[in-house]
Amino acid sequence: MHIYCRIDTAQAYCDTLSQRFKLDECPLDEQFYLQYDELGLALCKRDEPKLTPIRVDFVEGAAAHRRKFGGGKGQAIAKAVGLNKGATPHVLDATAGLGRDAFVLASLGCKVTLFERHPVVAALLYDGLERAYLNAEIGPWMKERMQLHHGSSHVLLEQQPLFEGEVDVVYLDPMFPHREKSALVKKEMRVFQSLVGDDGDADDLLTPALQLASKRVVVKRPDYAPFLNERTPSTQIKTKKNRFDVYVNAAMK
Ligand SMILES: C[S@@+](CC[C@H](N)C(=O)[O-])C[C@H]1O[C@@H](n2cnc3c(N)ncnc32)[C@H](O)[C@@H]1O
Repeated sequence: MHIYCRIDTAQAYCDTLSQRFKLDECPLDEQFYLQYDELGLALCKRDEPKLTPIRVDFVEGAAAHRRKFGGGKGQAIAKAVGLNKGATPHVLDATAGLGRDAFVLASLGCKVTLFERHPVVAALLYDGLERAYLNAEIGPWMKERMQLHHGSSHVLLEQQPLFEGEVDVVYLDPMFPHREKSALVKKEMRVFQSLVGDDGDADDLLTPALQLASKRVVVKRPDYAPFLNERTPSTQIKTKKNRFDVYVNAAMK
């Protein structure tokens, strides 16, 4: 997939992104294309010109709003990883996507290691992180707490040397087919899903995740989805449309 670079001085950076994530070798629906402009890297669709380009922005917009007003450690995701117990665990987000959940956890103090296998998603996330690292307000703690590795968690979860220190929590949020009529599903979500597909191999992540996590594995699911790998969790935290299935290995300290 080609990056259309709209800023002359950024051509070298775009070439680096292409090489790093092997974007030219990424066979995709030709309706998709990548664009680099003054707001960063964005995924666009030729047949949906009105679609807001999909990009990762941790500095402004929805992510910044949630960081400031989202409810802090009272949020369901924070409770699910055990933040309400006073801990700030090292979380391995093995299905990082656009990094939204990881950013919530990092902004609440967790060190978060992110794994993402899709080359285009990983490139969008990398670019969003690089821009955030430069921001005076959030850059210093983001550099310390959020690190991305591009690759499949089916392989990376076995590669201990990648992590500094112990992994307390493995977080999984694989794509699951939407049940609602497509018109009701948020447009951006629908486009993202058509890019990534359904993560039909996600069941196989649970066992290595449980072997790695010293404290717990948290699986985010739509409320209608079955348990991952048909395994009943130790406990559940429910929100309006989702639930967090929590598999406890040991108590949080
Ligand atoms: C639903 S999205 C995750 C959204 C994310 N929680 C967020 O807040 O932005 C699922 C992502 O997991 C990635 N993924 C699925 N299986 C994976 C695996 N085995 N290794 C690495 N990434 C994986 C997909 O490519 C997709 O980008």
